[in-house]
Amino acid sequence: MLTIDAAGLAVGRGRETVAGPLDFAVHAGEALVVTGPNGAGKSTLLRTLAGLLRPLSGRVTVAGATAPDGEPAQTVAEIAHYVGHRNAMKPGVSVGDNLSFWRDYLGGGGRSIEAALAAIGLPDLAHLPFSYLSAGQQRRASLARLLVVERPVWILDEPTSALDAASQQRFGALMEAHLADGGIVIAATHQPLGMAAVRELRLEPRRLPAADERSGGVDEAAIAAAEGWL
Ligand SMILES: Nc1ncnc2c1ncn2[C@@H]1O[C@H](COP(=O)(O)OP(=O)(O)OP(=O)(O)O)[C@@H](O)[C@H]1O
Repeated sequence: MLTIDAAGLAVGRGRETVAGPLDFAVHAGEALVVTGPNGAGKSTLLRTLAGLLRPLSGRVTVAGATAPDGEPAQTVAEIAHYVGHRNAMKPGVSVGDNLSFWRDYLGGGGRSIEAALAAIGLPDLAHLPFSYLSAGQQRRASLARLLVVERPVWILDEPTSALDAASQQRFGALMEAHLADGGIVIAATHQPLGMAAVRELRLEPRRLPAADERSGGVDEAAIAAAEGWL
């Protein structure tokens, strides 16, 4: 069975621990919702699970999944979609071409772009530049990449921010369908996600050292810039 297992997982930025150590497991068909106040480390945890940051200690293992190359998956990143705070779509490029990029980059295998946009409630918008869309439409277009490429693990940072009530409900139903298909959803959120059964992982804030107490050698601005577009 598809399982993600985190053991003694500490996550952070540079060498500063932001959250953890954490122990949790998520199985096929389960949703894990990560909650906690601003700055508690929800995004940092999701980025670590998605393979964009290294764990500071501990480990994340995955079992029961096949990577796109047909071999058993070794990392969550190989079998996951990550949708961060930012939409990761190019503003001057059409919605359809943005989604084509993601389909090709992630290996394809899902619904057509038109079908994905229809399922997310955005029919007939594929030709428009991404920047022409409203904030909620942009968020939904970005979420459509979950449907254009089939991946069993969805790692989502505030997926329903900017969505109206009907769109939240529609996306809740898409997440439920993904779970019913044996997928996993791991989402950070400050608001209910419209799913019936979710488990909660609550992160509590830690005190970060003041700037003058921090260890040198880590260019935080460069890290932030490099991570920025996702
Ligand atoms: N690129 C970065 N470089 C250094 N520190 C960072 C970086 N991004 C976040 N942090 C710090 O890491 C801590 C956790 O931030 P994170 O974004 O993970 O919190 P969060 O729980 O997702 O917050 P929110 O609810 O506001 O989205 C914060 O203290 C933040 O200042």
